[in-house]
Parts: sequence; C-alpha cells; structure tokens
Amino acid sequence: MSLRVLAIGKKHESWVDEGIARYEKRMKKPFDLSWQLLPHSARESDAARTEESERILAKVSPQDFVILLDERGKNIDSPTLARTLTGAFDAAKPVTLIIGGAYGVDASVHSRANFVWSLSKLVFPHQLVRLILAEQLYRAQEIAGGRPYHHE
Ligand SMILES: C[S@@+](CC[C@H](N)C(=O)[O-])C[C@H]1O[C@@H](n2cnc3c(N)ncnc32)[C@H](O)[C@@H]1O
Repeated sequence: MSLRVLAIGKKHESWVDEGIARYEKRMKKPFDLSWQLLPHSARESDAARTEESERILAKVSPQDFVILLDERGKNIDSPTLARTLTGAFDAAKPVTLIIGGAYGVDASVHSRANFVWSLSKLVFPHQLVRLILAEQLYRAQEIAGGRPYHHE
C-alpha cells in the first residue's frame, strides 16, 4: 500500500517545502507520502495539457486508485477523504493523487481517475495545492487512527 502524489512542476518552493515537511514527519505507513514530480511542457495551452497528461498517465499503473485534483470535481469532507483512502488501502490498491499543470489535465486523465476531488471552486496555484494536500492527508491519517486532531 502506498500514497503517492504525481504532480506536474518543479521541486517544492522553500515556503511550501517547510510546510509539507511539518506534516510529512508526522505521517506513517500507509499514510507516508512520496512525491513524483514531472516536468512541465514547454508548449502552451491545449498542447501543454495533452503532453503533460501523457506524462502523467505513463506513470499510472493499472492497479492504482487514482484521485485527480481538479476544481471542477466533487467537494468532500475530511472524514470522507479518510474513508476513501482507507478503503483503497483495504483493497490493497496503491493510491495516486494527481496535480495538474498550469492548464490542468485533459479528458484522458479524467477518464482514468477513480475520483475527481475539488478542494474548492477557487483555483489555487499548484504549489499551494501540494501544501493543502499534505495537511489533508495528515488529517485523514489522524481521523483514520481515531486521534483528536480533527474536530467537527
Ligand atoms: C493552476 S491549477 C490549473 C487550473 C486550470 N484552470 C485547470 O484547468 O485545471 C494547477 C492544478 O492545481 C490543482 N488545483 C488547483 N485548484 C484546485 C482546487 N480548487 N481543487 C483541486 N485541485 C486544484 C489541479 O490539479 C490543477 O490541475
């Protein structure tokens, strides 16, 4: 069982890196995170979206439970996220979360996704999405473990 974030873009910026490290150091299997960062396309718009989507799908395995982050997806609460992740772990499915590039991802990635998750209708920069995601995954771990980090 594993929890991997597949993201278009360069390494975490320093202000993001510090925040992510804060949560990562408190995470344990199967909630420990790995990051796979893929280069963004040198092209523009539709061409960039297509190229980056191909790069993403090349890294996805058939057995992966894929969660695509997209502002047009479904809003869920944190306990639902915790149940979704533990459900995948219980089914022995590696979880892959996808963060797109500046132009998002194309229909091929949407088709492959088992779940499309919106953090908000607001569009966030991808570096900030990484940080929010790290905190939400840590929160999911704490909910799944029955610890009092999360309060309704
Ligand atoms: C700068 S955004 C790209 C936004 C672009 N409008 C699009 O078509 O996706 C880069 C990536 O951050 C993630 N993202 C940004 N805002 C989000 C939100 N509110 N909920 C979920 N993911 C988000 C998505 O994975 C998106 O592909």
